[in-house]
Amino acid sequence: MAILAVHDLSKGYKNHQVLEKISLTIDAPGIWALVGPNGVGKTTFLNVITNILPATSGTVELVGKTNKDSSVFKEVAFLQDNTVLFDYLSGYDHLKYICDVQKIHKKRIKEVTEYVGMESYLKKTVGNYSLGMKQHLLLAMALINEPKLLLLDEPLNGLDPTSAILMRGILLELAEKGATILLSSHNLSEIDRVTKQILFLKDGKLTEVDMNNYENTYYEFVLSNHELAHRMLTEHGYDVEFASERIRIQLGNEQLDMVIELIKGKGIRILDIQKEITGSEKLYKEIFSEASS
Ligand SMILES: Nc1ncnc2c1ncn2[C@@H]1O[C@H](COP(=O)(O)OP(=O)(O)OP(=O)(O)O)[C@@H](O)[C@H]1O
Repeated sequence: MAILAVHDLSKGYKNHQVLEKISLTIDAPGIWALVGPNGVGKTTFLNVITNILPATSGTVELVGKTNKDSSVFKEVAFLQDNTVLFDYLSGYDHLKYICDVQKIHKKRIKEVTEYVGMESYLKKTVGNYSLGMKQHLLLAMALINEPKLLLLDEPLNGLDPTSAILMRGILLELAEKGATILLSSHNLSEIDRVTKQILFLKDGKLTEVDMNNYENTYYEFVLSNHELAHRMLTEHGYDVEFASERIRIQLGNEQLDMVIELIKGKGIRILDIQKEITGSEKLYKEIFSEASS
């Protein structure tokens, strides 16, 4: 049974086609990131998956059942943007409402609010919440039914670094415990920290990429003599670039020791070495360069 199975899914608004015959199957725990520029259709995709918006054509199964069967939401949660919150209700009221409707034991309110760290403002009305506090409440609402499939639209929106780190820890822990998570985000460095599985949305189509196949590791060396090191390493067949006051080489971990030996062998002092792994940002720029130009 696939956790998420999308077949030939299309969606348009009037004359504007946003999703074109998208198919996608996810049948394992883990985290998948949905990535693309503003207005490309990420929210539309998540809304259609969850049947908040009707598809123009195609089918969606969530945890083995059609998305038209509302009982799937006992096992599936969707974190939408904060416009779904009511300013005049407290965080507690929102969570209690979900417990009442889904017949979830009230003890989950205490558990989940401790887990996301929002006990101190649980009883305040949402109209007095900051953006980050609203995001914590939305996360608590999404987690209260201990979902197998968690769909998150921009979960990092408005989070300060401490909250973003907390969110990252929560997502990794949930995936580790067996949840499947699909999240949309513009924060590529944060995405690189939680997953290698990226779904790029462009021109209505999804492309699934395993970032393990795209990452490159570069080492930057600050040396006592860059010209000499550049010449010598080039002669040894390495592809060496000059960066400002340093040289930059793409290397596997196993080649690093050899390069250090060669540099030291020429009597050149190594003042600093920095490792840099290129992540999804580089690929994003390649895929969307036409769109952003
Ligand atoms: N209700 C609607 N009626 C008409 N067009 C819409 C509607 N909702 C979205 N659109 C259009 O559909 C396209 C996709 O919008 P969507 O909100 O899904 O993109 P997104 O990738 O989530 O964007 P962002 O990253 O800015 O949140 C946009 O061009 C948007 O203007």
